[in-house]
Amino acid sequence: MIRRGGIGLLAAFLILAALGAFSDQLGLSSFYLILLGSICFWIAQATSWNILSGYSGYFSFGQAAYVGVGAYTTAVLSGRHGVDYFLTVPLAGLLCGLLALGVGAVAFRLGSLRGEIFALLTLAVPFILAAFARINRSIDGGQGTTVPIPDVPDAFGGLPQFQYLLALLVAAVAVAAAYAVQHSRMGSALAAIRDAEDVAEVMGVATFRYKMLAMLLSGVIGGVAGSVFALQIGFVTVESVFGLTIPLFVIVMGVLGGRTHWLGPVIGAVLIVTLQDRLSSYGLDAWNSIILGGVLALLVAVAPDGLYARLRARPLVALGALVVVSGGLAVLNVWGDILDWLVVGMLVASLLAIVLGSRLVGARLPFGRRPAADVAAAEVAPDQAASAEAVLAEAVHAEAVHAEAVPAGPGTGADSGPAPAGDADDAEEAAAADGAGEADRLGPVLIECRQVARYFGGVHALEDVTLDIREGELVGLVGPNGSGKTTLINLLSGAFRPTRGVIRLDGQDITRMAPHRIAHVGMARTYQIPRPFDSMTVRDNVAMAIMFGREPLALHRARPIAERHLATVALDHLADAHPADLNLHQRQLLEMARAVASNPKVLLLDEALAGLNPAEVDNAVRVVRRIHESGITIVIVEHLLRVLNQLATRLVVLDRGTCLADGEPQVVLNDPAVIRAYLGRQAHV
Ligand SMILES: Nc1ncnc2c1ncn2[C@@H]1O[C@H](COP(=O)(O)OP(=O)(O)OP(=O)(O)O)[C@@H](O)[C@H]1O
Repeated sequence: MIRRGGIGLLAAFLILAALGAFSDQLGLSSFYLILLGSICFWIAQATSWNILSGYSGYFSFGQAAYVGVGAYTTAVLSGRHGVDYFLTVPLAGLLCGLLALGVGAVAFRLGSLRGEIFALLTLAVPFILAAFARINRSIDGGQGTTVPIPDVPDAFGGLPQFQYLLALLVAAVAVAAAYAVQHSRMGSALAAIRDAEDVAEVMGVATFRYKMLAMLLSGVIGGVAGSVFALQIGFVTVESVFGLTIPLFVIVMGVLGGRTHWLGPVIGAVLIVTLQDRLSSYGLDAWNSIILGGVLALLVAVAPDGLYARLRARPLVALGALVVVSGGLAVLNVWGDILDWLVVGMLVASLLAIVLGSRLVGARLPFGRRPAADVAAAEVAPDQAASAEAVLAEAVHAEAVHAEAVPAGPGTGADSGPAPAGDADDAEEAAAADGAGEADRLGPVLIECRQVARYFGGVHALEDVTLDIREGELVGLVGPNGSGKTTLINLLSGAFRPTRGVIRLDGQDITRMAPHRIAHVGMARTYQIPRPFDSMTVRDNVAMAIMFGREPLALHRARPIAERHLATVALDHLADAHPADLNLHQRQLLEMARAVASNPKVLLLDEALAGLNPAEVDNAVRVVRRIHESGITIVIVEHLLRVLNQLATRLVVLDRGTCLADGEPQVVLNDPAVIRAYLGRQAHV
């Protein structure tokens, strides 16, 4: 199925190609063809940058490396060795693709570099290559290299037409590639990487592979466009192709237009190149950077999400403004020429879209950003909850607290409110009765930990933990702060590797497996502080888990299933909302729905009840019970022992990285060693 965007892209390409092909008949001078060719070059470069940096969030300052290597491949091969120009174009793409893979391997495999470190690495690459070209006489030697004019087939008309049509073709292929990536599985993976890379990896996204693919695509497009650029400028110098202005321009274009959409860099390139041309034509070259920088600073300050989002929110207003302003100036014909009128029209349309569109873009978030108080609550809660005296006393004497907010038994609907006290009593009896037959219902061993240790420098977070978890269990993992619970969850999900020991999941050794492969074996997890993909809707957050889970589906097939998972946690009415619209409890539920959607054998819940009020705890516990009843084995880290006492089929207590107790909740909670671990140390401080 071809989408509307694809049809629009094809139509635009055909119209622009016709403009070049019939430029003589249309009276289009070489000036316009050169300007259009320049716009096409920048569209290709900005799109190349955006496929990596916009889509995946890996901000690169190294675009000049592709322009330089692409341009010099063509200049040296055709200018010094007489190689046919048309052969140098794919060679430039190939060389830049290999360069990109090399940089990617260093950044992602050797160092796992991110953020400013990745940006600095990419900045260093063109510097090194520029110096190499400057000192190497067979490349440049500081003299510059001439690009001979190729034999242009008659069908293309003159050289300006040929240069323009070639640049247009490269730009169209680049934009089509960006469009295809955005609407593919790879686009979803890159968006997840941008939002929360480690979460994406643990959820089943092969992050390294997708980042390398983005690097490769970015490099090939950048290199081919660099080769076309060499022909456009005719004489390649180190300064013209390896200069800092190239990365700065593509970043400005991407950020200005919008980094998360294929059309963003196109909008940015058209606006910046035409504006720059107009400033030059009025002799304002010296002011060029000041005016461009000022416009950029203004637009970025008021529309940080880029122009595309604003234009999309108010397309008719923007189009109307463009037509009225440009058309009005043309009719009045009191000043400038067609380019001036167009640039003024585009600027007015952009400003109007920003001012009017901001309300609509903001309105997408009806409840505002996640309240800071929620975050604070999530962070503070573990310490409060671990205040041992209170919680353990409650747990050991659980009978005395039945009346307080203990959830109803298995199968209660998620949309019902907190269970009445009487129901809670019944539920506990039912749970106790269930517990009796629990051992019979358990399946084979799913998780095996053998003498697992994990050290962080001198800190022994875990020491010789040996543990079996059987299919059908709901294991509560408890222990004082710093006892190693989260570290164990991180080791099981593959986020960390053990210093020593072996971990198996369903018989497979996962000790050194990549997290996304562990997810495919059947492990899913949630986080203590929820970590949704912020740029995606609630529905797509869950759909991602299905797309990259054990039985992967395409996005359009994953979405309806995602809605069913949302319904089981009573979040289906918020499917179109964004995570920022949800409160902490809803975000915790979203984490659970997302984890379950990957169809795991084992679900690891890291403090899924932290920071919730009693009614929310009840609801979350009901959801956990329902997930368990669906056949998923659960390991839950939780400080609320009275809740675990009734929810878990078994408790494992960690203390200072070792396994202190393991068994039925009531037995474990009455174990003197456990009581000492929680109360003793504090009591004797
Ligand atoms: N990435 C890390 N780097 C260094 N030390 C770490 C790291 N992760 C955990 N630790 C240390 O390992 C020990 C166990 O930490 P862990 O977070 O697993 O405990 P926890 O039982 O989950 O605690 P809490 O209940 O407070 O979440 C602590 O001393 C902690 O400081």
